[in-house]
Amino acid sequence: MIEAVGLTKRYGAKAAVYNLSFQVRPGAVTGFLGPNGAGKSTTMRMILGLDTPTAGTVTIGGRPYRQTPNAPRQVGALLDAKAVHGGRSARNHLLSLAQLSGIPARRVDEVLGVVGLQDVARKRSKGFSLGMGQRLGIAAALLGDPQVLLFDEPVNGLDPEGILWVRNLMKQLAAEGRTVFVSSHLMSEMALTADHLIVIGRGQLLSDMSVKEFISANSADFARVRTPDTEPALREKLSSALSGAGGQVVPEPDGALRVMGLPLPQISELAHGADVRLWELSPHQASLEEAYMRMTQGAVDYRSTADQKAGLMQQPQPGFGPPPQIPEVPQQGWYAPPAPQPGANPYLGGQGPAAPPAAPPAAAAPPAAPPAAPADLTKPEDAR
Ligand SMILES: Nc1ncnc2c1ncn2[C@@H]1O[C@H](COP(=O)(O)OP(=O)(O)OP(=O)(O)O)[C@@H](O)[C@H]1O
Repeated sequence: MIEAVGLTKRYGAKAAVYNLSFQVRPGAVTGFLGPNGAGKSTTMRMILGLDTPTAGTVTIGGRPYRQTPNAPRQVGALLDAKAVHGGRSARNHLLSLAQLSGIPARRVDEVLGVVGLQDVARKRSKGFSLGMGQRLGIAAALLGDPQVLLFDEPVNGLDPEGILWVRNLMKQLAAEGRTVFVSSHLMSEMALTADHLIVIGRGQLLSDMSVKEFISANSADFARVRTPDTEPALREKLSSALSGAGGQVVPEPDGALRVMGLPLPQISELAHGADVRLWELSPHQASLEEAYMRMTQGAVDYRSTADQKAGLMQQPQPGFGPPPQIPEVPQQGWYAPPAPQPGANPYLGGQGPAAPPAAPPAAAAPPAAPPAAPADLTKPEDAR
C-alpha cells in the first residue's frame, strides 16, 4: 500500500503539492487525476524518493521508498518514457536495467514480449515513436515483477489499440493483487480503467473515492424538455411554470430546456396544466467527464485565451452545486483529512512552516526496474 500523509512540496513560493493525504491499496487500479500542473508527477516523484517532501510523509508498505529493502524489486515505475539512452537498443536498455538489479536476462525478453516490442527489440530506441517509447517504459516498470506499480500518463502517445492494451494490462496487474497507481488527466479513460479515483487540483485533494461513488456523487439527473420550435412563447410559458413549481430551468444551446429538481411526470403535468405541447421530454444523467470537468474547473491553471473568446470554456453545469474552490488558505477538514501541522497559504511564499525547496535528484529517471520473480502476466519465456 502507498500512503501519503500531509504531503507537501514547495518550489520556492509555489506549492506544487499541499497537505495531500491518501492511500493506494493493493488489488485495485487507482487513478490519479488532475488538470495539467495539478501536482501528479511531483507526487509520484516523492513516492519514489526522487523528490524530497517539504512536509509530510509518503510510504510504500510502511516505509519511505529510500528505506525500503530491495526497493527496486518491490516497486516499478514509468515516469518519463523519454528517460532512455537513445543510442541503445530497447533490449540493451532493459538489459542494463536488469543487470543493475540482478534480474536474469531472460526476463528482458519476457517483458519485451509483454509490451509487444519483441520485433524491434534490437533497434535503437531513438527511432521509436512516442507510443513505442511508452511501451518500452512500461517494460522497464514490469522488469522486476514488482508488487507496486506507478505509471505516469501511460497511454500518452498510444493509439486506440495501445490504449486498450494498457487498460487491460493495468486491470490484470491489479487482479493479481498488485498496487497499481496510474496518473492521467483523462477522466473518460480512468472511468474505464480504474476502480478507485484520487483527484487533485492545484496540489490539493479534491476527491478520494471509488469510481462507483464518484459517479453517484457527481453525476446529476436532469430532464430535457423541448417545446415546438415554431412557437417560442410556449418555451417561455413552460419555463415559468417549471420555475414556479421549484424546478431549476436552464436553456440548452439547441433550444431545449434542461430541468433539474422535478421528476418527469410532474414536468409533464405542469406542461399540460400550462397548455404547452411538448416535442421532447427525456431523462438524462450528466457524464462522468462533465462531473470531473466541473470538479476541477476551479483548479485549472492553463486555459487557451482562444477558448475563452470562443466561449469554449467549461461552463458550470447546473445540478452539481457550486464548484469546489481551492481555498486561499487551506481549511482543515476541507475534503482532505486534517493537516498534521497547521497549514499556511500554499500560494504565498515565505509563510508558514515551509522548508526551503528541496533540490530535486540529479537524475529524474524512474527507479531501476527490479529483479525478476515468477510473473503471471508474462508470456511464456523465450529461448535466448
Ligand atoms: N522542479 C520544479 N521546479 C519548479 N516548479 C515545478 C517543478 N516541478 C513541478 N513544478 C510545478 O509544480 C506544479 C505541479 O507540476 P506537476 O508536473 O507535478 O503537475 P502534473 O499534475 O503532473 O501536470 P501535467 O498533467 O501537466 O504533467 C506545476 O505548477 C509545475 O510547474
